[in-house]
Amino acid sequence: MAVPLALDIDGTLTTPTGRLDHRVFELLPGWDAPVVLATGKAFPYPIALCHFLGLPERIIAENGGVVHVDGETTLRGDREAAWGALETYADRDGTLEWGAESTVNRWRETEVALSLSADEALLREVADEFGLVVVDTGFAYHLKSPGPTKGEGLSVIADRLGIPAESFVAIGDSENDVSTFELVAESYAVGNADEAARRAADTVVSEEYMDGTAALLRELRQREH
Ligand SMILES: O=C(O)COP(=O)(O)O
Ligand SMILES: [Mg+2]
Repeated sequence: MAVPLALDIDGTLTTPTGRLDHRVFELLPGWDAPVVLATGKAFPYPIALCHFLGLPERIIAENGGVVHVDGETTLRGDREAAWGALETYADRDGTLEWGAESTVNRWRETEVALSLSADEALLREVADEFGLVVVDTGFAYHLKSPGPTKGEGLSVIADRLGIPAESFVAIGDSENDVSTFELVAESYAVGNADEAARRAADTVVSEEYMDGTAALLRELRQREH
C-alpha cells in the first residue's frame, strides 16, 4: 500500500490562478491507499472532485464542519450562530461580497465564508462577541465555531478506516491545515504557504501550488508503507 494522504485543495491542488491543476487527474486516481480531501470549501466541491477522480468519498469540508466517510455525513459547527454574527457584522456596515444567495455559501452547512475584501477587524470583533472564530485561508475568511477543525475530521475518518491518523501524509498551504499537520507524523507545506502552515509543517517545499504537491506525490508514490 502507498501512504494514505490528507490533501488540502485550494493552494495545494491548484494553479496560482486558482484552477484545479490537471496533474491531479494523473496522480490521484488509482492511489493505492486512502485519499482524504480536507478543504475549507463547501461540501459539494470535494464531493464533485472525488466523483470526477473516481475516488471514494472521504471528505472534510468547511474546515472540519462537515465530515463524510463510508456514506455517512457528520455536521459539526453552529450555522445559525455564524449567520447571526454575519447579520450583526452587516448591521455595523461590514461590507459583504458574498451573501446567502452566493454559491460560495448556498450549500454551506456549518459556517459562513466571506471574501477577503471584508472588514477583517470588524469581522473578528463580531466573531468574538458570538464566541466564533475567523479562519483566514488566503482565499476567504471563514466565520465558524471554534471546535471543528480539519485535524479533528481526519481523526474521525482515520478511526472509521481503521488506520492510525498519524500515518497520513498531509499537504497544505494555510492556517486551516495546521490542525492536520499537528496530527500526522509527516506534513508538508507547499512553497506558497502562509506563515502558520510553514511553522506547523515538518517540511516546507520550495515549489509552489501543484508544482510542489505533484513533486511530493511522485516521490510518495514510490514509497511502500
Ligand atoms: O475555501 C477556502 O477558503 C480554502 O480551501 P482549502 O482549505 O481547500 O484551501
Ligand atoms: Mg488551502
